[in-house]
Amino acid sequence: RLYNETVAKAFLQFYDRTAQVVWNQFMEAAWNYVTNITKKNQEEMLYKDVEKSQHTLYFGTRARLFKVANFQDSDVKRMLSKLLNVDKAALPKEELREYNEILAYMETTYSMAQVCLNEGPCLPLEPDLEEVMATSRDQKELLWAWQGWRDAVGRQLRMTFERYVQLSNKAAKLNGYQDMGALWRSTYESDSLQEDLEQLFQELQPLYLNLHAYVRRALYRFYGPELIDLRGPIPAHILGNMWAQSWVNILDLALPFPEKPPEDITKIMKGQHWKPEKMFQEAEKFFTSMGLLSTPPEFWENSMMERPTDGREVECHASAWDFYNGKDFRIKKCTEVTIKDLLSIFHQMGHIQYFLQYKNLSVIFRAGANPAFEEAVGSVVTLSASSHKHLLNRGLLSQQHQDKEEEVNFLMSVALEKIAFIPFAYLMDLFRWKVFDGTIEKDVYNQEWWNLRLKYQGLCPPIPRTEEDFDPGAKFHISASLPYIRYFLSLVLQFQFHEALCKASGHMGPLHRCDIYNSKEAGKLLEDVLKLGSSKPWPEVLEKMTGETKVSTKALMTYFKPLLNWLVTENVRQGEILGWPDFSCSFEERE
Ligand SMILES: O=C(CCC(O)(O)[C@H](Cc1ccccc1)NC(=O)c1ccccc1)N[C@@H](Cc1ccccc1)C(=O)O
Ligand SMILES: [Zn+2]
Repeated sequence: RLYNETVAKAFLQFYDRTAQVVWNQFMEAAWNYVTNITKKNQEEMLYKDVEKSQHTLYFGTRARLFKVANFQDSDVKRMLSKLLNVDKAALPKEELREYNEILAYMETTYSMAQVCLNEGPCLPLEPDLEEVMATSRDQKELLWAWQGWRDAVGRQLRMTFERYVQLSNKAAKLNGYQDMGALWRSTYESDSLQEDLEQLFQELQPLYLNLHAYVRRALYRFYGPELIDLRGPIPAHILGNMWAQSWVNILDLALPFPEKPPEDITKIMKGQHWKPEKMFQEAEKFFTSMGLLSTPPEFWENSMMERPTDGREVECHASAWDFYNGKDFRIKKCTEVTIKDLLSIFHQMGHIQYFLQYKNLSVIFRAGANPAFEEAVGSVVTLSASSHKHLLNRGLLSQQHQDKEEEVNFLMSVALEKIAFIPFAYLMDLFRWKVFDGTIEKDVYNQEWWNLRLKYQGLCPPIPRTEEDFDPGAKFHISASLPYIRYFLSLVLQFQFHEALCKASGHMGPLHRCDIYNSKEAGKLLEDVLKLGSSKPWPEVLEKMTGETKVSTKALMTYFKPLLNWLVTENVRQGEILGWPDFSCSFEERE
C-alpha cells in the first residue's frame, strides 16, 4: 500500500498523542523507582518499560512503510527517520526483559553501594565518600575509599556487564547498526565524528599536558617522591575526586599564588544559612533574569531536592526529568549546601530550561539538537555563575579579586574543573566503543581501561588491579548505560556558546570576566536555539547561535590563554617534562 504524505502526517499525530501518554506513565514509574528503590517499584517500572517498547516497536515498524524519498515536508521526513531506530525494543520479549533487569541491577547496585568502616558506619558515595576524596590529604585514607568503592561496585558489575554488552550489540544489530557504539554515535548525524573528536582532543593536549605537569609538581611537593614520579603518571586516588575527572578539590595544593587564596564560597553560603530550595531558586533566577522561562508549580512540588531522611533508598546521581505532558518537570538531587552543588544545580536547571523551551514540539523533537547541546546549556550558564563578577553581584564574594595574580588563581580553579575533565570525558566512550566493537575483549576489560587511563589522563591505579576488578563500572554512567562523549563535546561547545552569548550581551574584555546574568539579548539568542529541540540538524542550530557550523576549540583556548601562558612559563622554570613518556603502570612483581 502506497502511504502518502497526508497519511504520514496523520500517523505522526497519532504517534505523538499516544507517545505522550505512554512516556508519561513510564517516567512516573521510573521516578517512583529511583526515588524509592523497592522490588515492587522496580517491577512497576519494568512493566511500564515493556509498554513503552511495544509502543515504540508498533510505530517503528510502520514508519518503515512510508516512501519518504518523494515527500516534500522536511519535518515529516525527519520525524519518520527518527522513529526508525527502536533501540532495545527490537529485542525479543524475553531478552528485552533480561536486558531491562540487567540495566536496573547495574544502576541500583551503584546507587545502593556503601563502604563500611571496620567497626562502625557504612558510607555511601554521596556525600560521604566524595567528601573523603575531596578533603582528605592522607593517602592511606584516600586509598581506603578509592579501593572500597571499586570493590563495592565495580567488582559486583563485572559479570553482568559482559551480558549487557552482548544484549546491547544484539539490539543495535537488529536496528541495522554494526554494534551499540555505532548506534550511540549515530545521534550526532556525522560520518566523521570520531576523527573530529580526535582533532578536538589533539588541539587541547598542550593545555592538558601543561596542567598535568604543574599539578604533578604540586602533588610531589605535598606527598613526596615515594608517591610521585616527576616524569611519570599520577596515582589516581589523590586528585580530589573518586574518578580523577575533576581536580578542583586540590586547588589548595596547586594554587599559583598561595598568598592570595580565594574566598571559601561554601563557608559564605553556610554563613548565610543557604538551604537547598534557595539554591534552586538562585539557579532559576539566573534563567528568568535573561528573559527565559520560569519553572511551573509542579517543579517545586514534585522535585526531590535532598536525600530523603525517611529511610527510603534513592539514586543520588543528579538528573533532570521531563514527564512529556508539557507541565511536569523535576530535578532529583541529594543536595548539600556547597558551591559545587550550587553549580551542579545550574547544570540541572539548564536541562529543565531546554524542556520548557521545546515543550510544544512533537515528542519526537523534544531533545537537544544533539546530546552535547543538552549538557552544554546548563554548563554555559555555570561559566557566568562562577565568575567573580557574578558571585560578587550575588553577595557570595566580598570583593572582586581581579589583580593579575588573583586572576591566575581563578583561571586555575576553572582549569582544574574543566581542563582536567577533557581526557576523562574522551576516554569513557573510547573504552565502551572498543568494548562494543570487540576490540576490547571481556578478559582484558580492566587492563584495557587502565591502558586508556594512562594514555589519555596520565594516571595509574594506586594499587595493582586484576581482572576480578571492573574499575570502569565504578563510574555512574557506565553502570547506568549512559553515553559520555556528550560531556567531552559539551566541554568545547560551552565555551563556544559562552563566547557567543557574551558577545550578544555586549560584554567587552576577557571571556572569564563575562557574566550574562540579566542579559535579555543573550537570553533571546539562547531561547531561539533551545526551542528548536532536535527538529533541525545540529550544525544549523550551532550556526544560529555562534555563526559557525563546526565545533571549535578557539573560544576555550581564548578563555584559558592567560593561564596557559603562566603555566608554560612556570613549567619551563621548573624544567618539567610534559607527559609521562615511556611509563607503564607497573608494580614491582610481588615477591
Ligand atoms: O552526570 C552528570 C550530571 C548529570 C546529568 O545532568 O548529566 C544527567 C545524567 C543522567 C542521569 C540519569 C539518567 C539520564 C541522565 N542528565 C540528565 O539529567 C539529562 C540529560 C539529558 C536530558 C535530560 C536530562 N555530569 C557528569 C559530567 C559533568 C558535567 C558537568 C560538570 C562536571 C561533570 C558527571 O558527573 O560525570
Ligand atoms: Zn547533564
